[in-house]
Amino acid sequence: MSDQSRPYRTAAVIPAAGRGVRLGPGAPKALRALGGTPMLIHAVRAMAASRSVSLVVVVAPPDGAAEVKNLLDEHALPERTDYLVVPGGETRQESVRLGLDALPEGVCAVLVHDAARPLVPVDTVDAVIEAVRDGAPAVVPALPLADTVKEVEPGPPGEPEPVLGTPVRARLRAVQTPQGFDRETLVRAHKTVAVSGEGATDDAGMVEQLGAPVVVVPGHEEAFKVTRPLDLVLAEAVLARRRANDGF
Ligand SMILES: Nc1ccn([C@@H]2O[C@H](COP(=O)(O)OP(=O)(O)OP(=O)(O)O)[C@@H](O)[C@H]2O)c(=O)n1
Ligand SMILES: C[C@](O)(CO)[C@H](O)COP(=O)(O)O
Repeated sequence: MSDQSRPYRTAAVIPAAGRGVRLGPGAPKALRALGGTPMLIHAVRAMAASRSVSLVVVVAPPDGAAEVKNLLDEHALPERTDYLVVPGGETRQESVRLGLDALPEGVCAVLVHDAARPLVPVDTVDAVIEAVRDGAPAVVPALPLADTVKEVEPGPPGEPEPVLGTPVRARLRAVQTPQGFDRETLVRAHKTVAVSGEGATDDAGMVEQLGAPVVVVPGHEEAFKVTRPLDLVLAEAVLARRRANDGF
């Protein structure tokens, strides 16, 4: 239940409206089980674990908002945090915009966090929030790459692709979520940045196109995105290890 009169400072928007095509057939990805609990609930708990987050806006699959509301009611979530559910859109970018539209007045800082990154540790969430509070308009958690990266001329699937170049790996980072923003900057990016081709694959990229500064803080190995079936196997293993360490 949401109390609109409360002075929210930091809110988290969780885009959860994707199908999860790369994960294979089944329910929408955010609703699939991880350790017996929907992935989305893990992601919501990860945001609410930060004492700075007073509102979580879940952007549900377009036909699944009622189901998501029921899920949030069923699962034990921190009382100090309020929850809103809005239906999502055709693309991640559209879903995030719909989540931003639902934010009440008084929110100054916004996290955008993929439901598909259920295991991000609270220290990573807090590091992002702290950098936004220190004045950065956009903050991205990211990790150095383990693999060398090639730029290629994409060809038909299965065909060899010509290599165009090898970016200097030391300058590359693999970007995670939650990404943190000054609210006004993120809303402006979503209103004004024209996205073409493959679209914006992350929100910070849209802020970059505004010309506003974006900074990187250390990400975490456990903040990986559940994209393909093997990622779910890894997520189950990480969760089992956490539960064993916590003694339950
Ligand atoms: N129309 C969409 C598409 C994606 N997302 C969300 O954006 C996050 C990151 O997207 P991704 O991992 O690509 O999820 P899917 O789009 O579900 O995956 P796929 O491309 O395999 O279908 C996910 O939490 C997903 O639910 C969303 O809210 N609305
Ligand atoms: C936002 C993101 O998780 C940062 O790595 C990523 O870009 C989402 O990409 P996807 O194409 O929606 O999987």
